[in-house]
Formats: sequence, structure tokens, C-alpha cells
Amino acid sequence: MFGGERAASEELLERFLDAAACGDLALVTSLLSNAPSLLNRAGTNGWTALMLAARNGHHGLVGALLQHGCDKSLLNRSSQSAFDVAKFWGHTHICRLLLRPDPSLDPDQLSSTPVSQEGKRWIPPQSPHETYFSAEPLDRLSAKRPDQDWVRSRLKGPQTVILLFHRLSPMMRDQDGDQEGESSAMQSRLCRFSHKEVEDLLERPGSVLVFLGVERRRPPPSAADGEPRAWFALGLDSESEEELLKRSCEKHSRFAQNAHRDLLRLSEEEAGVVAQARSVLAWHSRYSHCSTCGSVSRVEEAGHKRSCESQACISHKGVHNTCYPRVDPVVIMLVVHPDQSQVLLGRKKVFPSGMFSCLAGFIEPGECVEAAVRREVQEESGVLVGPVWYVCSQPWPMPSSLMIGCLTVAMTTEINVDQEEIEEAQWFTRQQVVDSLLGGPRAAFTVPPRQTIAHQLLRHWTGLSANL
Ligand SMILES: NC(=O)C1=CN([C@@H]2O[C@H](COP(=O)(O)OP(=O)(O)OC[C@H]3O[C@@H](n4cnc5c(N)ncnc54)[C@H](OP(=O)(O)O)[C@@H]3O)[C@@H](O)[C@H]2O)C=CC1
Ligand SMILES: [Mg+2]
Ligand SMILES: [Mg+2]
Ligand SMILES: [Mg+2]
Ligand SMILES: [Zn+2]
Repeated sequence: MFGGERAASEELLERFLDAAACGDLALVTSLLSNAPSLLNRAGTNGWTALMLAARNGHHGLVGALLQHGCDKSLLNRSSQSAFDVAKFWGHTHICRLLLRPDPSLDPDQLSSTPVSQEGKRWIPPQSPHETYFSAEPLDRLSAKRPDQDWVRSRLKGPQTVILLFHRLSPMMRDQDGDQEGESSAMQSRLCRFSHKEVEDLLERPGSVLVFLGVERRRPPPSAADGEPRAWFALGLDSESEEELLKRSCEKHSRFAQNAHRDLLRLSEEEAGVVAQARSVLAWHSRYSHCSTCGSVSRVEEAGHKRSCESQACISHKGVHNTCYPRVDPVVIMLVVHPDQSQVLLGRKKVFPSGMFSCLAGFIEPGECVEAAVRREVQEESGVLVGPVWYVCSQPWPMPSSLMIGCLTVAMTTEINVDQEEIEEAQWFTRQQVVDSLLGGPRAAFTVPPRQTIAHQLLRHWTGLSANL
């Protein structure tokens, strides 16, 4: 290409990218009709039109660029995809658009992982929810819980869904029928039962029924009773797995064997439902007796409260902390080096080899989030930290943690691990973190799965320190 032509081409690209940044749909469309090759071209720092439109919240333009078939897997020089940019700036509606499968691709292509020009992969998340386990597809209707007649009538509703749990594991089935597969991309679904199918199980000794809520979407006009569909969880610890599995007419049904692995294969919506159900059932299984006087306690409020059978017990007066399900707050923090270009990650002995994650620890009584962050970082790594910022949270139903995700800046850098809990801690550079998030041969360590808040904090930090 001659110098003059190149300058004209660069000028055209600049006009095109400017139009995309401003959300000028008419100009973008007209430039594309004359020069279709502009679609995936990148300007300074590797930013494409799609990234600029996503950055500035231009929903219509993002949709139009996708319809033109633009490549949403491209990464800029800070290794950010258009999705990362949209998520960073809080444009959830654009995130949703970017996650929609591309109808023009054949199904085989859809399942393959996109590859960028530089050969780096962008692994699309499943949905724009802040964190896995945090979706709230059901309206919990907590005010209805004490109304036993209402709860009973919803339980018998023709559309009602009942989930079966055996020792805190939900009955589920793998979409592709592969029970042994290890791929985290493999999807599983919860097995759903009607009232009729499990009616007899409700009466079994030790069974616990928990009302989870009703679906937010309106029922179809054809719905038998016109009521939104209600969801319940039924915990059965004394029955045998085999007996319960016989009730499923779906092939390959099974109970989750390893919660940390199997529960991460559900859709975001079902994971949100399981987060509530599993934590409440775990509390019932460990608190069958009153922790104040030792008497037997009974289930109340549709599975959301327990009351001591002894009328004389002081747990009936004042603040009944022992009567409600547990939520254990945990701080999880990404410690940023004073030079801002590295972060501190640690390895627990139980981690798979090569995996490093954020430091974390339970908040203790009388401690605020900031103090817990400072104490746990010092205990586990010997590093002293200063300011603390909240980023996002995640329910973690193993069994009832609420992870409070923070960023904090170190004031000292020398590492001295506690050896009890953490066997190794290390500072990693931004490039090492980015390469590890992308996977592949350049990864310096294995990152925790994308469903964990530790993964999300790492992504958040690479976004913050990128040129967004
Ligand atoms: N989603 C995510 O990304 C991540 C989730 N997590 C979860 O966070 C939780 C806590 O992290 P972890 O680093 O283990 O915590 P800590 O650093 O506080 O250490 C755990 C130890 O604290 C004690 N402990 C257990 N339960 C409690 C409690 N309710 N309150 C206070 N101390 C307790 C136990 O000691 P002892 O055994 O001696 O009783 C346990 O070994 C875990 O459940 C873990 O699964 C952690 C990291 C990442
Ligand atoms: Mg810890
Ligand atoms: Mg600790
Ligand atoms: Mg601790
Ligand atoms: Zn009591």
C-alpha cells in the first residue's frame, strides 16, 4: 500500500472508531457498508469498535455490530474482551447481549472456545451475574412463611417444583449423560419433582421441607391455578440414595458427590436456588437440638426457623440467634503490592497442585470487615495491609459462608506464611495473572475456577489496572 493510501485507511479507521465510541449508529453502518473490513480492526491499544461501544454503554450499536458478525472474542492489549470492558463499567444489559449465542454460527463452532488474533483465548462467562451462587430467580416471600395454610396450598400446587437433597447433595443429572466427565464446562440440571411424586417422602422421619420462594415471572395463562410456580427443597438424610433415585424418570440422575466440583456445573439460576436450599438444610442437619438448653427443637416458618420444645427455655425471649439459619461472614481479599503492579496469592495444602488463590478467613465476633482483612492477611502471610475496599460478595453454601470480596493495599512486602493454613504465598505480576486467567502454556499458576469470587477478584484487578 502506498503512503497516501495507508494514511487514508488509517483516517477511515479513526473515523469509524470515533463513531463507535460516540454511539453514532448511522455513521458506523454507512462506513461499514463501504468498507466491511473495518468491523474487527483495532486502533490504539487494540480497541475495536465493539469494545468502544461496550465501554460507553451503546447498547443498540453493540447489537448492530454483533449482527454484522463482529468477533467478540478479540482482546485488547490489556487482554480485555468487550465483555470485560462492559462488565467493568457496569453495563449489565450489554454483558447480556455479548453472552447471547451467535445464531449465525453452527452448533459445533459455538462450543469451541474463541481465539483472539494473538492466540489468547477469552472464555465467556455464563451470565453477567456479579458472582456464581448469587442469582435470585425466586421471590422468597419471607412474610408468607408463617402462614401454614398458604404454604400447604402452594406445596400442593399443580406447577410446584420440589428438589430432593440427600445429605445436602441435590439430585441432579448431567445434560450429556456423561457421569464421569471432569470438564467444568459440562452442564448439569437439578431434578424436579411434583408434590404427587414425593408426597409420601414428606412424612418420613427426619425429613425437612424448606419453602424457597416463587418464580418471579408471571405464570402462563394456561397455568392450572394461575399462581406463580412455587419451589421447595426436601432434605432426606436417613433414606438410601438408591431408593430416592428410583423416583426419577430421568436418565443419569445422581446425587452430587463432591459439592465443590458438582455444584459449579449448574446454571447460574439453579446455583442461586441451591445456595439458599443447601445452607438452610445444612443448618437443620446440625441444629436438631436447642443450643441453649439441649431440648429437641421443631421446624417452623416453612423451614426458616427452629423453636425449642421446652417452654421454659430462654431462647424464646429476646434475640433468638440460635433459632435462625446460620450465615458465616468470611473476608476474601486480593492484596495489592505497594507498587500496584503485583498481587499476593497463597496456596492451601489441600489445593490442587499449581493453584494459587486469594487469602480468606472467617470474620470473628466484634470485628469489622476491614479489621478482619488486616488480621487474616497478617496471620496467613505476615504482610501488613492498609486501606480496604469492598468489591462484591458471594454466598458460598459449603455450608453457609458469605464471602465478602475486598481489595487491599500492602504496607509491607516480606512474606512469612503461617505454615498451618497456607503452605506458600507469592507476589505475582499483572502479566502473570493475566496469562494465568487466560490459561495456556504461559500460565504462571492455576487460577481458581471462574465460579469462585477469588477468580472474580483477580479479573476485577486486571480490569482496574488495564487501560480501560
Ligand atoms: N468462593 C471462594 O472463592 C472461596 C471460598 N472460601 C471459603 O471461605 C471459608 C473460610 O476460608 P478459610 O481460609 O478456610 O478461613 P480461615 O482463614 O478463617 O481459617 C479456617 C479455619 O478457621 C476455623 N473455622 C471454621 N469455621 C469457623 C467459623 N465459622 N468462624 C471462625 N473460624 C472458623 C477452622 O479451624 P479448626 O478446623 O481448627 O476449627 C478452619 O480451619 C471456607 O469455607 C472456604 O471454603 C475460601 C477461599 C475462596
Ligand atoms: Mg484462610
Ligand atoms: Mg486464616
Ligand atoms: Mg480465621
Ligand atoms: Zn432450649
